[in-house]
Parts: sequence; C-alpha cells; structure tokens
Amino acid sequence: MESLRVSGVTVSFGGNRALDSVAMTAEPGRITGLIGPNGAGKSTLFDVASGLRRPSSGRVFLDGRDITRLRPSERARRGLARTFQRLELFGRLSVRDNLRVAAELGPERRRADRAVTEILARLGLTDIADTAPDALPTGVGRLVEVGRALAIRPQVLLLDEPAAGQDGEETERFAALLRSLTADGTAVVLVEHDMSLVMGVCDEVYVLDLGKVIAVGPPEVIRADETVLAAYLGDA
Ligand SMILES: Nc1ncnc2c1ncn2[C@@H]1O[C@H](COP(=O)(O)OP(=O)(O)OP(=O)(O)O)[C@@H](O)[C@H]1O
Repeated sequence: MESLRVSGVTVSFGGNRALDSVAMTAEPGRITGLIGPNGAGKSTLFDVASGLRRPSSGRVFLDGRDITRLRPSERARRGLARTFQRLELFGRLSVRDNLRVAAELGPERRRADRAVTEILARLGLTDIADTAPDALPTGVGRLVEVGRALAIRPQVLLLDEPAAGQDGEETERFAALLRSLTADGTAVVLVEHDMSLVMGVCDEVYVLDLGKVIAVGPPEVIRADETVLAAYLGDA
C-alpha cells in the first residue's frame, strides 16, 4: 500500500496553473524521483503534500487517510517530513539542537537525545554537532535539514534538492544514505537537479512540466522518453 498519494492536485497563482490535476504515489521502501525543468511545479507539489499550500482541488493521503485538511505540524506528527530548497534551519541554534527540536515532536520524544545522537552519526555530522548552521557551508546545511527531517522518524520523507552544493564524493555518500533509509521502509520522494543521482537511486521517476505529469516510469524508461527530452531541451 502507498504511504503518500496525491490525486487531482491543482494549484493556480493568478492565471498561472502551477499544478494541473497532478497525481503521484510514493511507496514504502522506495525512492520516487520528481524531476522537471525550472518552474515545473515540484516545490509547489511538496508544499501541497506537506500542508503549506491548500490546493484549489485535489486530495492528499497519508497511509490511506485523507490529510488534505490537516496543518503541516499535524502531518509531521503523523510521519510526513520534508526539507526545503532554501534552508529553513534555526541558524543560531547548534546542529544538535536543530535536530532535538524536531525529535521532540516525533514519536520518540522520551529518547530524543539518543535518537539525535544516532542520526548525527549516521549523517556524519557528529563533529559539527555543536556548530550553528549559519557557520556551515550550504551543502552541509542541507544534510542538517535531512537530519532534522529524520528526527521525527518519518514514514514519508520529501527531499527538495538535498544534494545541491555537495561535491561528487558527498553525493555518493548521500546516495548510500538514501538507500539505507529505504531499507528501513521509509518512502522517499526526491526532487533533484543532479540527474545522475536521480537516475542512480530512484525506483520510479515522475516528470513534471508546466504543472503536468508528462511521464512516469523507472529511470531507464524516463531517460529514453522523447517527451521528457523535449521538455528539458525546451528549458535550455
Ligand atoms: N508564491 C508564488 N506566487 C506566484 N507564483 C508562484 C509562487 N510559487 C511558485 N509560483 C509559480 O509556480 C510555478 C511552479 O513553481 P515551483 O517553484 O513549484 O517550480 P519548481 O519545479 O520547484 O522549480 P525549480 O526547479 O526552479 O525550483 C512557477 O511558474 C512559479 O513561478
């Protein structure tokens, strides 16, 4: 059964249809890629899924329950976590405290300290646990955001360009981390411009263009899809 499902989601900004009747499903233990040229609607779809934007029509389901009317914090409590393209960390709290704030919202609040220590180690952030994110390079800040999302023990994790600003070696480590998350049964949705990362880790890829899903399939099918190639060339 799917962990996250959106159906018929439409969002308009004035006359501009940012999303037009979009449907997407993310399953437990799988990485679902969401790609598309700039302005395709990827972040807007994350905003709808996480509750930051109310769609003019359409529904969002988490584990089969309709959560369309729930606030973002209620969705987080039910296991839906996300990261942001522009970092949304507490810039002056330590990395550890940024994670602790989230862990205290999640199901393991009684053992929040231990959970945070484990996540810091898993992400390779232990050495900078006492540093404030404002003092870190953006690529590392993105990892802290991932850590904060993990701290609520999500069943669905929405990642908005988590590898931007990472070098090749960091991206490889990140790919391994994503795979380890799915081994835990988490449903991951990945918005990412780094195509080799997307094609290397995703089980299924959705392609958005001008607010519409123009293709869905495994990476090898998407890579060869003429409509997808045309959408990207049009963007160049
Ligand atoms: N708050 C807003 N007000 C008006 N228009 C918006 C707003 N947010 C997004 N849009 C428009 O909606 C469309 C989709 O934008 P969105 O940011 O979701 O795309 P994206 O696929 O995430 O792009 P990128 O890869 O550049 O981050 C674009 O045309 C954008 O200009």
